[in-house]
Amino acid sequence: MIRAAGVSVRLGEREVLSEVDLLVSRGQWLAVIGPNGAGKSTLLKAIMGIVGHSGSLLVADAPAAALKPRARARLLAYAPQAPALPPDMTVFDYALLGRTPYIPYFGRDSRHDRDVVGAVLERLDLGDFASRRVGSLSGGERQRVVLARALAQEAPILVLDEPTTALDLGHQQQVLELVDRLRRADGLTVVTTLHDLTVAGQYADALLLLARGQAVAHGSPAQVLTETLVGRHFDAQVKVEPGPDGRPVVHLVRGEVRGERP
Ligand SMILES: Nc1ncnc2c1ncn2[C@@H]1O[C@H](COP(=O)(O)OP(=O)(O)OP(=O)(O)O)[C@@H](O)[C@H]1O
Repeated sequence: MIRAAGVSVRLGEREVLSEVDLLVSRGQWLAVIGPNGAGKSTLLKAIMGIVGHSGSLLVADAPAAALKPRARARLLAYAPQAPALPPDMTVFDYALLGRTPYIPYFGRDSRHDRDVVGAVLERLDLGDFASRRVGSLSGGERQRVVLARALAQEAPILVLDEPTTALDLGHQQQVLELVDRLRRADGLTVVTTLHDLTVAGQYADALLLLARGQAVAHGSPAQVLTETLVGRHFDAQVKVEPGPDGRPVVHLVRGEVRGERP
C-alpha cells in the first residue's frame, strides 16, 4: 500500500529525513516511533504530499507527490498533530468536511454523508457534542473531533500523527481499539506516530524507529523495542519485559539523572 525507497526530506537548510525505506502492506498497522525531532511527523507529511521529498514514495502504486487532492483524499485520511480548527464551526460540520471528496462539485452533502458522520461521532463518544462549537471543546475532545473528520473520510489508509496525546486513558483505549476494529473489519492500512512505546507495541504489527532522520530499526515490536535500541536512541534507561499478551512492555528505570548529584 505504501512503499518508500531512499526517501529524504530537506526543510530549510537541514535534511530532516535521510534515505528512509519503508513497506506497509494493506491491512497493516505501522507505528513510527523515535525521539523528539527524529522526523516522524515529517515522514507522515511526505506520505501525505504536504512536504516534498526525493527518492521514491508510492501510495497504492501511485507517486505520493503526484496525487491530485481529491484522489488523495479518497485514498488517505490524515489527522495532523495540532491542526488549526475553525472555532465557530460546529463539531458536526467540521467532521462533515471529511466527506468533501465524495460531494460533487457545486453539490451538497447527502443523507448518506450525514449518516456516516453521525455514526462516527457516536463511535467516538461525540454524539452529544454534534452542535457544539469546535472552539469550545477541551484538548481531548478536539483531538477526537479531528479523528472523527479523518474517519468520516472512509479512506483505505489512515495516517494519524500522535492521535492519543491529549486523551485520557479510557479515550486512548477507545480510539486505538476503534482504529484496530476498522483495520480488521475493513482492511484499513494504518500509519501512526506514537510516543508511548508500550502502546505502539501493543497495537501496531510493525514499528519503524527513526533517529536523527534515519530509519535505525524496522520490524516487529519485539525486534524494535529492545533495551539496547530504546536505551541508545531515546537516551533513556529502560527495562523491557514481555506483557501478558507476549508483546513488550517498556518501563522507565529510576536512577541517577546524568549531571545530578545524589
Ligand atoms: N520548516 C522547517 N525548517 C527547518 N527544520 C524543520 C522545519 N520543520 C521541522 N523542522 C525540523 O525537522 C526535524 C523533524 O521534525 P518532526 O516534526 O518531523 O519531528 P518529530 O519526530 O515528529 O518530533 P516530535 O516527537 O517532537 O513531534 C526537527 O528537528 C524540526 O525542528
